[in-house]
Order: sequence, then C-alpha cells, then structure tokens
Amino acid sequence: IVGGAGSSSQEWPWQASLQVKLRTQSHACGGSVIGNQWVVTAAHCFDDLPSPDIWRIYTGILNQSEIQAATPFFRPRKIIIHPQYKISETRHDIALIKLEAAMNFTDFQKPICLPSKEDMPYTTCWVTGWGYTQEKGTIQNTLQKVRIPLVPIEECRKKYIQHRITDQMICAGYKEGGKDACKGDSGGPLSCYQNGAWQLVGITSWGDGCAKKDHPGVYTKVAAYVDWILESTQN
Ligand SMILES: COC(=O)Nc1ccc2c(c1)CCCCCCC[C@H](NC(=O)/C=C/c1cc(Cl)ccc1-n1cnnn1)c1nc-2c(Cl)[nH]1
Repeated sequence: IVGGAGSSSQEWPWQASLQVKLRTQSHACGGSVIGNQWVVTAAHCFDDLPSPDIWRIYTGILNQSEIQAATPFFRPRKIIIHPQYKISETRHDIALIKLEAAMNFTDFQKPICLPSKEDMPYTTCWVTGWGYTQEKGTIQNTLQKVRIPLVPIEECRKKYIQHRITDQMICAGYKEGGKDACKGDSGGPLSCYQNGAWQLVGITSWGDGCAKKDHPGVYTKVAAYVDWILESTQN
C-alpha cells in the first residue's frame, strides 16, 4: 500500500495473509474471509504456485511478526479458480479457497459481506494489505490501509487504452496518484462501508506501476461474481 497508514487491531478482521512455504515461508497475497471455511482472493496468485500443499492461510493477524512456527494457520482443502480466468491475463481474476477446517469467528477474524449486485455509489472505500509502500519496496510488518475513491469506468478506460477494462473490473485511485495498492497487496480487499456494513466491493488485481498519476488501480468487481461465489461455496 502506497501512501497509507498502519491499521489497528480488529479494524479489518476479514483480511487474510496467504503465505507460501517452500524452503522458507513468505507472504504472497492478500485474501478476504467471506465464510467460516471460505477465503476469496485473486486467481493470479496461483499462476506460478498452483499446488495447494505449499499454501498457508493466516487470519486474525495485524503484524507479520505474529507469524511464528507455532502460529496456527489453515491449509487449503480446495482452490477454485474462476473457470474463465486465463494465466497472465487480467480478466476474471478471482479465486475461492475452501479451508481444511472451519474457523471460529472472533473480533479478530470474521467475514466481510458480499456486495449487492446493483451498482451502488460507494463513497467510503479502503484498500488494505502488507504489500510494498513503493514500487521497489518490501513487505510491511503492520497491515496498511489507505482510503481511495472509485473511478468511473469510462474515465478508467481512457487511462488504460491499450488494456481492456471490462465491466467486471472496478477502478480506484486519485488523479494525482500518491495512494494505491502495490506489490504484495493483490488478492486483498477493496472494502467499502455502505448502509451500515462493510462490503467486499473489489479484489486487488493490477495496475500500471504503483500510485502513478492518472493510473488508477484495477480491482476485480466482486458484484459481477456474487452468483458464482454463492454457487461455488454451497458444498
Ligand atoms: C518476503 O516476501 C515477499 O517479498 N513476498 C512477495 C512480495 C511481492 C509479491 C509477492 C510476494 C507475490 C508474487 C506472486 C503473486 C502475485 C503477482 C502480482 C502481484 N501484484 C500485486 O500485489 C499488486 C499489483 C497492483 C495492484 C493494483 Cl490495484 C495497483 C497497482 C499494482 N502494482 C503495479 N505494480 N506493482 N503493483 C505481486 N505480488 C508480489 C509482486 Cl512482486 N507482484
């Protein structure tokens, strides 16, 4: 997260850290708890790391330093990549992880609501993650947060002429740049507060550089996948 600030405990209890254990273990992607056995993330997180056995999902964490050998984590029982997603493309960048066991919800780990399928005028949206605070950066210890306004899709299409911004994507950013998601934040939530509840409006997906002027971040529009999420999480 570029231009953000450290979060407090219990502020984003749906935020997950998806870690990969090869010879060493490290953070790879963000994720969002949407049920006691379900986390939603970006499909591209699995492009080069498809084996479920190397993934460890941590919830209820504020600081990466809380993750030690003894810290409990969930293993994926199943990873469901959106059927229309293609590796190294940007469309349908969404995946579901069924955890091997159900979690107990607490003040530190509980789900975020899925959004309504109708387009809403979200005005209070935040992006969170442990990603870089600049393009050449490092994974942050404390979960970072930054408030970012949504950008109308027609304006976003003008900024990304050579890319195809589809109706299943949502853009967020400041004209002057300075605040954005960055490397290590992908898969995490774009959370918007609306009608008294936090809703998972976007999944951090891609952008041209981090926090550059006239280059908003591009997020998977969760409202376009609510039916797929509901039918995929039935069993
Ligand atoms: C110590 O541990 C680490 O350093 N871990 C570790 C450290 C870094 C990374 C990994 C692990 C995961 C790589 C593979 C999966 C994921 C591959 C793609 C992923 N993208 C993003 O997270 C965000 C993109 C992004 C999103 C928005 Cl909305 C706007 C601008 C964006 N950016 C444009 N340019 N940079 N960001 C990424 N993530 C990393 C990189 Cl490197 N790139």
